[in-house]
Amino acid sequence: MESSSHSSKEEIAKTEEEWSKKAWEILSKVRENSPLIQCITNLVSMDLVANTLLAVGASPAMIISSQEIPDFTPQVNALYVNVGTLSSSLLPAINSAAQIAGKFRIPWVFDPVAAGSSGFRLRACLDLLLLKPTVVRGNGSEIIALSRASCGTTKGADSLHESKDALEAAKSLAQATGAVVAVTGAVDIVTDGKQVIGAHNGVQMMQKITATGCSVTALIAAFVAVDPSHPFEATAAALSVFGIAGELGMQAAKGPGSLRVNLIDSLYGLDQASIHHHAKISLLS
Ligand SMILES: Nc1ncnc2c1ncn2[C@@H]1O[C@H](COP(=O)(O)OP(=O)(O)OP(=O)(O)O)[C@@H](O)[C@H]1O
Ligand SMILES: Cc1ncsc1CCO
Ligand SMILES: [Mg+2]
Repeated sequence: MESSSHSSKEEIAKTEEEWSKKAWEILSKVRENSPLIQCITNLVSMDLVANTLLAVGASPAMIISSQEIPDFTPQVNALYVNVGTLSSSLLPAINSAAQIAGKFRIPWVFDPVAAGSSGFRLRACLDLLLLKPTVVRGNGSEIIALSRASCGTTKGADSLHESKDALEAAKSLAQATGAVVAVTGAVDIVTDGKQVIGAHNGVQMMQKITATGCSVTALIAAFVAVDPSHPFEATAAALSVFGIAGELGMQAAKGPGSLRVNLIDSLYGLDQASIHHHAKISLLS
């Protein structure tokens, strides 16, 4: 067991106003610094992930071959790993990139897509957790599957509501791994194992676009890249910013197709006033 890199003694934003300032600060830093984000993501999500990063001013690089990783990964500002279309040929590249990130103290962010769907995938995810991701972001089912497998929590899940179960699972997972853990859904939850933040932005229609989850995890990587000492705050800020872009994008959307386009446009054009007006982030405990 290990505590997260975030110290509980550090002052973190408390009011919604402080949070919206923080979110704007980090987004501005991404736009100014254009962090290089290596993305080893699934085949479905590559386009939306790269366009999400470009829309906020980050620089995406889909470099996924084992032959290139030893040269390339040490130069990146953050690594993003996603196991959505995992294969036995991709897994060594993922492991090698995560190991290099650890060695060079480069933040890395992990999206355990469908973690519990096969033994192969679950074992790969558990092995990756041992390489100490800075942040893990999944939906409720994924975080519950990982937490059960890595922390041995068997809590009679069927009798619990999923969001509550996912919160406890996220806390256990954060405590066991030292990662900041985020669970997305109607409310996005972020925890370092002690404190919990809720980000209440977003629209339900985002679930109807494939890879919005993958893309918000990439956005977390960009935010952590420019604020690596505060992964807890950076994660909450990224989730809120993506949710706000969804809300603004929805205003003129006719369905998932136009929302997908509008979401990218909204991320690109997001200004301080919109963040201030729409951000709904609060410390839950
Ligand atoms: N009911 C909802 N209301 C508002 N926002 C939502 C809702 N459900 C999901 N979202 C938002 O949609 C985005 C994707 O979250 P989701 O939990 O659907 O990810 P996911 O299941 O990993 O998706 P995928 O695997 O398709 O990438 C997040 O920004 C989240 O906040
Ligand atoms: C549909 C799908 N299948 C594997 S990954 C992916 C994208 C959403 O995670
Ligand atoms: Mg997902």
